[in-house]
Amino acid sequence: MSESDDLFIREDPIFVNKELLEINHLPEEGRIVGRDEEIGQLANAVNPGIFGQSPSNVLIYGKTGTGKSLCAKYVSRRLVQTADEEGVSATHAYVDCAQDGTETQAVQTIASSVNTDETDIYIPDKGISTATYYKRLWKILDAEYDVVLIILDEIDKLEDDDILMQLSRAGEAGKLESCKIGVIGVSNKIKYKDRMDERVKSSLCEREFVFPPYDASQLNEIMVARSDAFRDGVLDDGVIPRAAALAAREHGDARKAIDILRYAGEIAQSIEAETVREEFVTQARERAETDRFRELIRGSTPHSRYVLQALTMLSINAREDETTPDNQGFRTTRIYDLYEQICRQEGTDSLSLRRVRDLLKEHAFLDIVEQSRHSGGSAEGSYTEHTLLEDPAVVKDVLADTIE
Ligand SMILES: Nc1ncnc2c1ncn2[C@@H]1O[C@H](COP(=O)(O)OP(=O)(O)OP(=O)(O)O)[C@@H](O)[C@H]1O
Repeated sequence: MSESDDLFIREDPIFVNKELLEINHLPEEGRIVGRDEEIGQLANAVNPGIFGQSPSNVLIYGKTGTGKSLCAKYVSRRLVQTADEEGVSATHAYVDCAQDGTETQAVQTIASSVNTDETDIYIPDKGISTATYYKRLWKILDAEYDVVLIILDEIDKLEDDDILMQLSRAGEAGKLESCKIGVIGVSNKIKYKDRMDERVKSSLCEREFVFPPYDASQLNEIMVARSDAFRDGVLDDGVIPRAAALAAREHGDARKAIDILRYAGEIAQSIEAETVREEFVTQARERAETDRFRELIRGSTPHSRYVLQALTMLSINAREDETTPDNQGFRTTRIYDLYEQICRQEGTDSLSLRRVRDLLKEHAFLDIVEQSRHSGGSAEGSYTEHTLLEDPAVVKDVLADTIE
């Protein structure tokens, strides 16, 4: 190749503004579809903030990809703008508790996000005690702001409730002199609240909202609103409706829908197709599903994966058997037998039945598995069945990658 030949492609033939399909992209209002009511309710809950008064603490629930983080961030940003117009100094901080799950990490993230050059307060990455981080955080807030909104995303991933206690009671406990705090907790675990300390619950859950899943037409609209990510004429007509139909079937997840659209574009790119064709959508969906599941079990222990592998093998065998239903559930003891075999193959000691039961409970908490209680009549007593909620083929692939 001579120097004058192009080594690089100068123009992307498929995407013009791929950023619109990236996960962390925060769309402007015109591109937020079907959430007017939720945005209105959320705004109403934090409304006192624009007058410098305490915003209500809010907990938002809903399945994954239903726009919870998006709406929480959007309303917080708008509150800060409106407060500013009213002469009130407001700010917001965002904590991804999946990443900053310890009390220290979370308070450090909040403090460094609200800190300004004006304060002379230094927030190191590490090296000071949690109590010192708090002291510095309160100082910054009182010096700089009238109001702060703190979004705790994936709040169920926090190691404990300590930070919730601190934040929800900072005013009452006299930690803060003038600044008012509002906490917006976000979770896709509807059962999360049951685990919360009673005192925290009463102050943190002043208002609760549940975001419903999107239907196919809303998903369609969400994707159409971002179709300018692609070059004109590159996206075949059937692509968005097909991606919307698939994502709607799997609990109306907008993230999945957008991922499918992006992957379909990437498939077109990789095979140098001129347009994104409807047939790419199925493959894109598999990739989106695999990615999401890999993310879900990232960080899980080997035994937790062996247990899942046992249930997956049982589910795959059942699916091959025409006489059993696709969503066949299995008893703990049956899963345990197979789990023990897997441990032997892996050359490791198996855990007790009780521990395996706990691991299955954890999978149920992550919505990977569904548990149901059955009464086996007087001879058998009652027992639990576990059903795999994910596509067993996807789970098998991901586990094959993660179990060496
Ligand atoms: N109503 C909507 N209009 C436009 N885009 C949306 C809408 N809802 C969600 N999205 C997009 O879908 C993706 C996922 O949304 P978001 O992160 O808000 O979901 P979530 O409910 O917080 O999910 P999780 O519980 O998994 O964190 C984001 O890229 C977001 O921009």
